[in-house]
Amino acid sequence: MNITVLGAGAWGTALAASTASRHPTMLWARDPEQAAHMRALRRNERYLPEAGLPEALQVTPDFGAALAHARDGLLVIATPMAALREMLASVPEHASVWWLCKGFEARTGLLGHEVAREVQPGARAGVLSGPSFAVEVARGLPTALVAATTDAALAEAAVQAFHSDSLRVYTSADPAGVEVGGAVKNVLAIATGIADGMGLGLNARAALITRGLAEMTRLGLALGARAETFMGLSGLGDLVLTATGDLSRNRQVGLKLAGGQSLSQILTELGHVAEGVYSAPTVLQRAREWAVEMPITEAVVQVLDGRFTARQGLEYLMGRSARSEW
Ligand SMILES: NC(=O)C1=CN([C@@H]2O[C@H](COP(=O)(O)OP(=O)(O)OC[C@H]3O[C@@H](n4cnc5c(N)ncnc54)[C@H](O)[C@@H]3O)[C@@H](O)[C@H]2O)C=CC1
Ligand SMILES: O=C(CO)COP(=O)(O)O
Repeated sequence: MNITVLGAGAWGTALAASTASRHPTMLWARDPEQAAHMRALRRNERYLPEAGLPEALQVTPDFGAALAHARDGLLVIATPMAALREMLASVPEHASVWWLCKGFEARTGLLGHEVAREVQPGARAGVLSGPSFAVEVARGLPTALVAATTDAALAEAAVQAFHSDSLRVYTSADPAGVEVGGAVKNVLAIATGIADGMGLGLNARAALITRGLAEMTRLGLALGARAETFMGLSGLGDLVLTATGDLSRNRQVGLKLAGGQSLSQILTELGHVAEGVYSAPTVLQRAREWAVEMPITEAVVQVLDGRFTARQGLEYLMGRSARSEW
């Protein structure tokens, strides 16, 4: 099966390197200079310097050639969420397309499958998500993902395309739940990063993860997701990974905010997207639309906006009145 990955950041590069050993795979980089470097060095120095690229992986800056390669195969959009709409709009009308982005679209407040419904109603579409640091996938370390779509044949195609000895792909018919999990865990990773950066201890981290999972589940249920999805790979799984693993860019944002760095300085130094920064206000906006209480998200938004210091965020959460757990 031919596969084209659109976007040569850390995750697109790692996934393309993984599929290239089993399927003819092409990786599209929008910057011709970056594509040339990757072809010459067989390495993505800018976004994934830790891993080499397999010889079989083709790299191109030619968008038309990249789309043509996947005419009867799968397209995978591996850009940040902010570019998903533009990418979906430029793929052929009846393409089979997966995306890797995790977040809500900042301008509209939509999830990926809602953007796809607006932009490409004729496409067969799904989201591939779950706990997966790009560098570990690139190193061939064991990883489990979830491929979510309401199109059963497309889910089967994703298993054929992505499942391997080191990458297990589970299927789900709940794209809304999988996308809410992927978006909200990034915001919660910023929260645990802040708490850990402040030295608040392991009890606080566990409290943020479990109460964060409750926030994620409440929002997901309001948006039509299934409760069990949040106990799965894209809910609890990705939340634990990102909230506790120092490879997470979102967690790094939190750690550095607690250390007193400004958000703009942190984002400049990071060199990769930290989706939680852009999704946090949108998560809160959608929660308010549905009268869903999300105090941790609210505190993160206030800290990101500079209206709260990290300590004021803590005081806000600890000062809330006592309530029943459920
Ligand atoms: N890095 C990781 O371990 C994982 C990342 N993700 C998600 O995958 C998405 C991409 O993440 P990364 O690859 O890590 O990001 P990254 O920051 O490493 O790379 C982003 C890539 O997208 C490209 N890009 C940005 N705007 C674009 C546009 N308008 N048009 C075309 N290309 C554009 C950049 O040139 C770059 O190649 C994010 O939504 C992230 O949350 C999901 C799972 C794991
Ligand atoms: O989504 C991820 C792992 O599943 C990567 O998280 P970060 O974007 O926080 O690095």
